[in-house]
Amino acid sequence: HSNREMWFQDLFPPNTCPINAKTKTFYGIMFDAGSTGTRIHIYTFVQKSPEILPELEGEIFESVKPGLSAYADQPEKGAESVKRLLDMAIDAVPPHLWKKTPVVLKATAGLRLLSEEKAQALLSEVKEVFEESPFLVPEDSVSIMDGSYEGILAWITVNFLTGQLSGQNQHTVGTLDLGGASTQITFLPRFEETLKESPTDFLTSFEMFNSTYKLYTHSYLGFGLKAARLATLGALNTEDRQMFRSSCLPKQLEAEWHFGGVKYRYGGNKEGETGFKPCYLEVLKVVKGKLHQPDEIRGSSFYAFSYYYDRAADTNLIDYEQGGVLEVRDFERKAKEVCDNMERFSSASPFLCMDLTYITALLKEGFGFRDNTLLQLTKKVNNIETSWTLGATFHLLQSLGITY
Ligand SMILES: Nc1ccn([C@@H]2O[C@H](COP(=O)(O)OP(=O)(O)O)[C@@H](O)[C@H]2O)c(=O)n1
Ligand SMILES: [Ca+2]
Repeated sequence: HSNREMWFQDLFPPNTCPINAKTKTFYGIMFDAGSTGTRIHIYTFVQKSPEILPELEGEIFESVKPGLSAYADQPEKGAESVKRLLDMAIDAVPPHLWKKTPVVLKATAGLRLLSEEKAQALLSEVKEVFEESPFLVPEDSVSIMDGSYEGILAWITVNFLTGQLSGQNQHTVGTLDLGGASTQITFLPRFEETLKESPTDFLTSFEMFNSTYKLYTHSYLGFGLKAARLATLGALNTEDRQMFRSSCLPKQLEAEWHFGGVKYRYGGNKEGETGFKPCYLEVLKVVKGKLHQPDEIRGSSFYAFSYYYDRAADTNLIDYEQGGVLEVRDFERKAKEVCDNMERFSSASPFLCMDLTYITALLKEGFGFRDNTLLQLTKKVNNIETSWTLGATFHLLQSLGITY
């Protein structure tokens, strides 16, 4: 909003400008290198006076596909996709603030699954792109993020945007993130039991906005939606490149799929069974007994985003723009409808039945949610993406002493 400032400055000499006299605008650039895409978030903050915390004014968001991990064997090309997004920031941030604007990229599950060597090659190419840009490049600006931070930072974002981290009555909400390669669950335990019964590495203390939060969080690597497809097909962690078949796919289907730089062949059960029942049994093998089930979440409601949101919107369970509130059983109802009528949904993704069935099994048998657990599906709050990137930007500005 530099235009607005200038508009005032034309009318008033610099020191008498009535509203913007002490107003300081600054920016933070955060890249989300996810397993299915790379995204840039350019946040604008306004500090109205030195005594009060700056306000988040807006966000510019753009994304590209595929994600960095698809360039495992061409790291320069991967870095190029980052550069194209970074060029947007050159236009968005006023030149006199470039040097003060930090730029950071954090990669998630896609890079966690690559070999150390391939991941490092990608990260160092990206680092070079950053170094060549006019922005502030902090130490450790390009890295793979720890899974526990991914959950915590998304929780911070959602609870900040919904106003739960300020004021007296804090009723924080738990968050569910379903990515391509990993999935996160995060909440603030209210019961002593939860603290006692959880594995210690599921509990993390985190300081933000002068408060300490002891959160329950875990990132399950390999339990993202796309990784779960491979696990269901039996194609995960095997060198075998046969045709993988599933009762969750349309009978006559035979196709190819690229994920994490690997090509897979998959198809339907030509002669065998298809539909919700056999599909659920297949998917159950992937989740049953694999996740920790904290008792206290069974009845509470959660914010859910990423693939929970996308698949709910794809099947008209929610409005794509508005989001909405669902019960866990709504996903099951929709999974049955799609899986038992695959021909009717054949114009959609061939994986729609498998995806909805996986989401159902993950929620019910994985985390142990009840059928009537409420899920608030949200993509944006006040026009800001519900992504871990905002929490990460707060943390970054805090560590650089810029603010927060
Ligand atoms: N800013 C963002 C980033 C991802 N997503 C969603 O996150 C899912 C993909 O997850 P991802 O590519 O970040 O994968 P992970 O690396 O998190 O496993 C898709 O459903 C995207 O639509 C989103 O809704 N908004
Ligand atoms: Ca993600």
